Amino acid sequence: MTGTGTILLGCIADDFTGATDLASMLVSNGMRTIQTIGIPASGDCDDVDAVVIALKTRTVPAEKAVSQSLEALQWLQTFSCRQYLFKYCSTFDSTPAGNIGPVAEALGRALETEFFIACPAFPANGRMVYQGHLFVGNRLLSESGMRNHPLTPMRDSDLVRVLQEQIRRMSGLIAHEVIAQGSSAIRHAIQALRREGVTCAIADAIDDRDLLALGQACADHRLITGGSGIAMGLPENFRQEGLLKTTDADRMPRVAGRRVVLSGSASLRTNEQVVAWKQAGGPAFRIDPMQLAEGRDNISEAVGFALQAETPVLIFSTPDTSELASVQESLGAGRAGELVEAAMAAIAVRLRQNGFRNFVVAGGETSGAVVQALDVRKLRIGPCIAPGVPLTVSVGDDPFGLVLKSGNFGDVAFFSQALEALEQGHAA
Ligand SMILES: Nc1ncnc2c1ncn2[C@@H]1O[C@H](COP(=O)(O)OP(=O)(O)OP(=O)(O)O)[C@@H](O)[C@H]1O
Ligand SMILES: O=C(O)[C@@H](O)C(=O)CO
Repeated sequence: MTGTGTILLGCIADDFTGATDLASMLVSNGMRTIQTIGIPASGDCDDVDAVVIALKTRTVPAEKAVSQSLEALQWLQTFSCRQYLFKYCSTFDSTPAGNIGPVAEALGRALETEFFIACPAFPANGRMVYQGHLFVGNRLLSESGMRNHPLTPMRDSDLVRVLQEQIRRMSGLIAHEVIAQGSSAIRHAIQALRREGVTCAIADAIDDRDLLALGQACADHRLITGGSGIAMGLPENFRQEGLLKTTDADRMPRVAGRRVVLSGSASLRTNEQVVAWKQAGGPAFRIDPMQLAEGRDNISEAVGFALQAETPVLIFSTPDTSELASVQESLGAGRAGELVEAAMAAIAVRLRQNGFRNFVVAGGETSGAVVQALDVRKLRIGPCIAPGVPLTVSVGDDPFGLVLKSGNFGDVAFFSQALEALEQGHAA
């Protein structure tokens, strides 16, 4: 297949809201960006500077993650991208089997590049890398909530060691003393590492200045890997070459129609957002997986609740920690998750049939389920509402306004901020 249009930066993300996070970073820095849900069937990418392909490869077996990522790369290569980026989580979510290392290595091989950096830092959301160790806020990764993640428990904060366990190449470190000296020092350090046989290096970054210096230093790298933060400095490289001319990359139409918040996220931060919404008197309906399992029609009840309300409502399943443990013990984590995801997807479809066109969705898996049910294939990315969470509009004849939030992103008042942004067609 040969694509039409040109793409400067071709990106592959290992999960859904992670892709939106990256796309938002690119748009905020002046690149017109489309996010696709999976590998697109069509080959047109006109009026776009960057494409982010959202895969769901974070926790699938490593061989599957590698083959899907290579397929995504092949699609992007039809547009002869200048540079490629592999986006993973800012908390480096992975197991010793992968998938960050194996996918990055496979992409590197396919692109015939001998070296890549790995940098998950995203200081705006409290993810910093120092001496190769990842911090979440003021805690080491291994002492953060990620320690007990059900699928990818992160119990070692030393990313050089974590990465080395996943790859065949030799991993190294570009330490903060070098990063702080700027891009030319970083380039020299990379050359020195390469002479020692190091083929991929964790890069320290504790603030945006570090990320900008890294971006500049990696202008000629075929492949870059990291969280969305690592993309911060890349648009400027294209601008310097005269390849980026747009000044309104985040221009976005407003979508008319009713609004709703759907929260199937089980994250701590989403919990706080649900509490804040209710404390502020926002109308809320709770979806209960135990009731769903007993066959109660929570779906019609939630839809009825939303239809009768005069203002946007929150429909949530977000449990507190003890509720989650007890539901998962009764139903199993997989079944509980499936029930809730299917319910949220069905509610979105029923609301669409009743004039709802704007959806705020909390949770990566939940967002995937809702977007799939609404048959959304591509998103145009607009202005940023909170770090990592942009306003988006689906591409197609019957567009939806969508805000897709990773569990731990956004401040406590996020739901009202997102609804307001959908109403205005731009972020406050
Ligand atoms: N009350 C509940 N009981 C059990 N499982 C639930 C409940 N509410 C939601 N879930 C499930 O928990 C999972 C939450 O994952 P999801 O990715 O949507 O959000 P998240 O936990 O915030 O993660 P992320 O940080 O990736 O966004 C989903 O599978 C969802 O269906
Ligand atoms: O990098 C992050 O933290 C997010 O974009 C993400 O990937 C959450 O799943």
